[in-house]
Amino acid sequence: MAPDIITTTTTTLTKRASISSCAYVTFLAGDGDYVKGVVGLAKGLRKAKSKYPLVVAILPDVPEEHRKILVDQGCTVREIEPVYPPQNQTQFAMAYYVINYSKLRIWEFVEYSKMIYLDGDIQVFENIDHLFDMQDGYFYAVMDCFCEKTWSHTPQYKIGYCQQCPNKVQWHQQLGPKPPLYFNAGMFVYEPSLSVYVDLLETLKVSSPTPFAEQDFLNMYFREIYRPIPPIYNLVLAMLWRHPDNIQLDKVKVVHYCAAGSKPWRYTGKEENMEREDIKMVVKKWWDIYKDETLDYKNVVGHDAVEPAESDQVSLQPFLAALSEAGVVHHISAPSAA
Ligand SMILES: O=c1ccn([C@@H]2O[C@H](COP(=O)(O)OP(=O)(O)O[C@H]3O[C@H](CO)[C@H](O)[C@H](O)[C@H]3O)[C@@H](O)[C@H]2O)c(=O)[nH]1
Ligand SMILES: O[C@H]1[C@H](O)[C@@H](O)[C@H](O)[C@@H](O)[C@H]1O
Ligand SMILES: [Mn+2]
Repeated sequence: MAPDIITTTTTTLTKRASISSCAYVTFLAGDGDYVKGVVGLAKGLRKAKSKYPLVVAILPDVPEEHRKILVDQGCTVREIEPVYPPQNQTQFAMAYYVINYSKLRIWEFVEYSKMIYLDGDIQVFENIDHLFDMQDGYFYAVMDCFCEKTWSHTPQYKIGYCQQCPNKVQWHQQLGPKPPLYFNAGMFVYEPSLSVYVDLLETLKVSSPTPFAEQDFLNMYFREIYRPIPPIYNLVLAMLWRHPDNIQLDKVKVVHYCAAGSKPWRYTGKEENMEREDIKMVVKKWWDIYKDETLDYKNVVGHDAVEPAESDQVSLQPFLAALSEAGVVHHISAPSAA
């Protein structure tokens, strides 16, 4: 009898410990309007009944007023120091993205054992807490698309090759070996670690900045342990017109408003593709959450509505099985490579 009681207690404690050591994390820089994105995200996670907190890693230039808005929305605000790529080389990175190297600081958040990073221009429409249950030792993210003009500097774009439909235009062997799978770094599942953190920063010192800044860097650094997850976990909006056959919009849980002109808080509908009905619909869905006062932290504190609805408790099994069948995830149940 006694050993059973001990076992039960230990299991309960272990479960609780693992719940409290997971969190979502986003990044905020400057005094501009990205704070709206983060507020929207905090409310979206609440609407999806996520069990885990949202940590906001902020640069020192985020004004006091914006920090307060985030705290009032229930966010855990953590100031981080900026990270700059090696001096004199910054001209090789797109100026707009240089600031994103600072995202590497989130590996320092070791009070959490596992985190899901989400850009501030992302919205979570359905519960994705189950992603924390994926096997440790890997870096999980959604494969990017190479078809937009932002990719025009690359050989992929020049020959019309995209990993989303690798058979449409075959990779040209004259260009060298086929590039490894490349993820969009607006969303990823990772494990904070001080040794990885130190190594990331050391490696950065001897790396050249590249156009997609930390996104290229993370792709290079984690290429051996990268495992793709389905596009429903980070819908890069250009997929809707570049690869419509790969997307079932009604299944999408996470939308990334990264296409030019698609940030909901700046949306005018005038830029290319922005007049599409599906775009108007996802922009409206973002606004519906942002404006919904019932989702403000002050209006939900005290209500213990943190358990995900049963319908949200999606089993990973079907999609892991499908992926494995498609040959995308081979190592999901293999021992950790780390
Ligand atoms: O002035 C800014 C600019 C950016 N951000 C933060 O940085 C994130 C990344 O910027 P964008 O979302 O505008 O960038 P994209 O989605 O177009 O870029 C993609 O490529 C980038 C390359 O640096 C990053 O990897 C980014 O995470 C990835 O989604 C934002 O979401 C936001 O969280 C700010 O807070 N303030
Ligand atoms: O980081 C970039 C950025 O988000 C672009 O807007 C998008 O076209 C790319 O696919 C992505 O890699
Ligand atoms: Mn983004």
